[in-house]
Amino acid sequence: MIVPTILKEVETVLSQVAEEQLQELAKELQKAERIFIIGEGRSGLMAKSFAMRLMHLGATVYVVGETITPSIGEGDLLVAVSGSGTTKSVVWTAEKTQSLGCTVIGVTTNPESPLAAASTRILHVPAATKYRRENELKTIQPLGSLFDQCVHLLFDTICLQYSKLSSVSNKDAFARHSNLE
Ligand SMILES: O=C([C@H](O)CO)[C@H](O)[C@H](O)COP(=O)(O)O
Repeated sequence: MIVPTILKEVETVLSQVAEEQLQELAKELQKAERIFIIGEGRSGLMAKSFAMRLMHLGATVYVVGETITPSIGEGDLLVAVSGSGTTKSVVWTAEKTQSLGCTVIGVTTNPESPLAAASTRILHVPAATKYRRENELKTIQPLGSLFDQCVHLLFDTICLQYSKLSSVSNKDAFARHSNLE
């Protein structure tokens, strides 16, 4: 049975992430002047869906690399998503952000990675990546699918906590949702 196995994999990962840690991250995001988000490939898609929902919740949020994204500055925060923690563009952006004195939240499976080293704090997601490194969780799914799924659920949990902290109702969020679709 495939679906129960996938659910079990996701549960194994998520049960290792403390909800208090997510609450801390929600508070940190709420404190930030503006939020910048980066990730490549499917990690980038998870990052973009997080950015979209944070926008619905009232945050000022930008995706790094998009045409209308401004320069990052004091009081701003970067969320950098990389399962491996080694993707060059993500690591470089985290290092540059750190050198500018801004907070970096690294989201990765690997607390020993270059991304973790360039982060102020990390959200450690103990899932599998495309590299299938020795100490990674075993998965039946290809590449970084387990990481992507877990990150998406963790980001949605943070969004829910953020909405409670900022008292944003579904009605408020819906009012910010695109009316050009
Ligand atoms: O798109 C991806 C690939 O399909 C693996 O699932 C990755 O997200 C992309 O290659 C970026 O890798 P990481 O930075 O290690 O997440």
